[in-house]
Amino acid sequence: MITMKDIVREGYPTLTESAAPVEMPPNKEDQETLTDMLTFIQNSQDPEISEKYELRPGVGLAAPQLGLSKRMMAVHFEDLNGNSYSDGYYNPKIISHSVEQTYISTGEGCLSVDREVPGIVPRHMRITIKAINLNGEPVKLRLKGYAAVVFQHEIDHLNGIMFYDHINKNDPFKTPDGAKPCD
Ligand SMILES: O=CN(O)CCNC(=O)c1cccc(Cl)c1Cl
Ligand code: NI
Repeated sequence: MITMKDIVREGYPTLTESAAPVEMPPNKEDQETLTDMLTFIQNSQDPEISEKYELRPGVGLAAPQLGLSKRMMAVHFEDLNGNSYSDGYYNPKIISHSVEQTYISTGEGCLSVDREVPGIVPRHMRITIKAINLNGEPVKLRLKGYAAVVFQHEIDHLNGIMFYDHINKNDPFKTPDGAKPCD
């Protein structure tokens, strides 16, 4: 079972390097890891389990946060329109995105960052992603708003990018022209 001790923090090399594609079809070990990642996120949102194991809540997790430089991520959340997402993904790739941007009005957080980093994180409003899901099926996802933001946060981890890398250094709360909050 993954707990907070398994999550690497700022300064750990996998958080700032580009992760390697996962060999397809996935081997047993990678399948177990991705399944454990999804379970961790679900556990982190469960009042009893998260309290018992002192888990910080999250809506996604990327393998580099476990010190594994592999292009694997998992998400578990419901967006503000009631669409729920709960799956693991191998080798996700953003194949197109909108010019229009969005952001979460309260900013973003990260289990690999043990501090608050205030500021607006501009993201693409819409993205289209191709990936292989936990069951080994090729999927194409068209995401908008909050769901698009979460997936971009995770895919950034696979490219060694942290959410705060997107925050405007001169004016952290500057909203990008024309961008609307997704929450
Ligand atoms: O990489 C994943 N994490 O670090 C898990 C903890 N962060 C979150 O759940 C989180 C919080 C706010 C906004 C976004 Cl977009 C995300 Cl993803
Ligand atoms: Ni993160």
